[in-house]
Amino acid sequence: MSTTMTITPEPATSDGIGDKPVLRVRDLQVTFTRAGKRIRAAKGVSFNVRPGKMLAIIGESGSGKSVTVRALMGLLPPSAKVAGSADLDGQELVGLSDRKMRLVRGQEISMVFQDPARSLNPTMSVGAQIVESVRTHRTVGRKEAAERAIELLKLVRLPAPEKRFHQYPHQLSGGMRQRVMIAIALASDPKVLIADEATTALDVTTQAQIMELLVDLRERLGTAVIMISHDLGLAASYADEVLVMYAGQVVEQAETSELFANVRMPYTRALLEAIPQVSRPSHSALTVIGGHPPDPSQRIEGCPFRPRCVRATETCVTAPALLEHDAGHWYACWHPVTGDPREETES
Ligand SMILES: Nc1ncnc2c1ncn2[C@@H]1O[C@H](COP(=O)(O)OP(=O)(O)OP(=O)(O)O)[C@@H](O)[C@H]1O
Repeated sequence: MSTTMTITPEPATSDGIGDKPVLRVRDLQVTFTRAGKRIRAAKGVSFNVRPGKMLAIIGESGSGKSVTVRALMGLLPPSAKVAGSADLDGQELVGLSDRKMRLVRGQEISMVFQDPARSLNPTMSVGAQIVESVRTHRTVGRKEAAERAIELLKLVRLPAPEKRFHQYPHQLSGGMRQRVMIAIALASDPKVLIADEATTALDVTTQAQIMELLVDLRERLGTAVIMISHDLGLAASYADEVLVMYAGQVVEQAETSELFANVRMPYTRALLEAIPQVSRPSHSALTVIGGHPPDPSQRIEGCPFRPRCVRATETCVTAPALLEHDAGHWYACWHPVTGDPREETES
């Protein structure tokens, strides 16, 4: 049995989660060849993103989060082979020529990265950089583009936007620079905004402010947001839906409240237990997931989490399919966590 099942979650609920997806990713496969070895970085990834909703993609380092979204953006190196489908509002992204992808990127789908200091040009004022982005997407004069740039700075709630317009990146704090990056990403009114670890480099307070801004923007503009993070706590606080990746595969997916109320995958549970807790004495060891993720160049027999999983049995030698076990709650596990308090010490 294969673990690369295509899921087709199409819930229709009253809170709008069931709105027609703006992005439908189906059976996305990303493979690299390095030193003669095939590295399968994304194996049959499927998900939907809905307008005005935030999907969090979470998982340990190397689980395939960035590769998945970079495949959507056409930002992978030429050594990457991408297969499957990614339908952005009727436009197939997989297999698009570089020229067409450049038109879609930044226009229909935009991305904000972890390090705004590296993404911004230090020799240009922030205003000039936003104007440039506006004029890349719209045929407007300088004055109109500058007005739009100020509007965008207001949209991302940058304090004193008229003053900041003339400043250089080094004159802004990390949080302000990230707001500028978001303004640049929004210059074309994209349908989907991807935030790849966009708050990881920021202090906790600024991180919360940027996350609140993203939540606010998805509501106000109806933009779909994909947030990529190592941080389950951040996903729990801000996302509408959560998708958990492990070893290039989706292993659990549900609406945020359902996922955190009824975690089923032992891997997700282990990630949750790895979150530092304020109540824990500072000298106590944090729970970390024992072992390492599998080598992506090696063929995996059965469930990829099996070697690290306290619940694993002989059954797990056969790969569990990703299935919708409860309404809207998908997971790939033979021995899901049941929520029984007697299990509290496990995994
Ligand atoms: N250009 C590349 N060539 C070969 N392998 C790559 C390349 N880029 C990524 N990979 C491999 O693909 C796998 C998934 O990487 P990816 O960056 O998507 O993980 P991630 O979940 O985003 O991790 P992180 O949180 O550390 O960014 C990893 O094993 C990585 O080594």
